[in-house]
Amino acid sequence: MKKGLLIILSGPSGVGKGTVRQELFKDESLNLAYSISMTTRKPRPTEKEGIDYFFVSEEEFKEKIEKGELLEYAQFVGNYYGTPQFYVDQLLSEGKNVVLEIEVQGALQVMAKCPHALTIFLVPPSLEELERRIRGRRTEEESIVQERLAKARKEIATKDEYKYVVENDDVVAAKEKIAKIIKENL
Ligand SMILES: Nc1nc2c(ncn2[C@@H]2O[C@H](COP(=O)(O)OP(=O)(O)O)[C@@H](O)[C@H]2O)c(=O)[nH]1
Ligand SMILES: Nc1ncnc2c1ncn2[C@@H]1O[C@H](COP(=O)(O)OP(=O)(O)O)[C@@H](O)[C@H]1O
Repeated sequence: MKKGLLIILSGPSGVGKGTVRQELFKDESLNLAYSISMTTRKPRPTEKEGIDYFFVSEEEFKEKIEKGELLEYAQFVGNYYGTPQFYVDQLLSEGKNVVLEIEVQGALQVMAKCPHALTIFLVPPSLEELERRIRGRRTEEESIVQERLAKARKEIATKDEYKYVVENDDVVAAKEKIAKIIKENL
């Protein structure tokens, strides 16, 4: 069976990665699978263990690093995030196109290991709109919002490391642009 495509979707916090991803996953013709990450961040009220993330302690996370079980990992605004290698390998060998929704430092690690990965960076229409979205979500307290916005400016400055930069102006339009890119790269 043909191995699936590895797809990295990055972009600043609040740009709409999760929202656009959900739209992409409705399109069965793309044959997508989501790589569920591991994190030390506390779950948000709507998040579910083993669906949005595997929520672990810092001790458990460090154990995974030591055992070499993560494809990549990074620290992001006070928490660790990483991709379990095992599921990615399994899904790719099943022919699935696997989506990693990860931040920039981790994406750079994957680009170095897997040069054929399809890399997409989602940008907001403006920084003001990004701020509106992240605040509108009401998931982070003010000090964390500020840190995430500062991080966002730095992350957007690295967008040219990615093969494709897509603006998330409208969710359906962004989904269509990404679906087209994926199909061109299959
Ligand atoms: N390197 C890396 N980044 C991740 C991983 N999982 C999530 N992230 C990124 O970590 C950042 C923070 O994620 P999160 O706290 O869920 O906030 P949100 O993206 O604003 O909903 C985002 O840029 C995610 O894409 C991972 O496994 N590895
Ligand atoms: N194109 C868009 N236009 C307006 N609001 C959006 C758009 N895409 C996402 N949003 C909203 O912005 C907020 C952040 O989206 P989310 O998917 O959680 O971002 P991320 O996963 O990148 O942190 C959510 O409240 C979401 O409904």
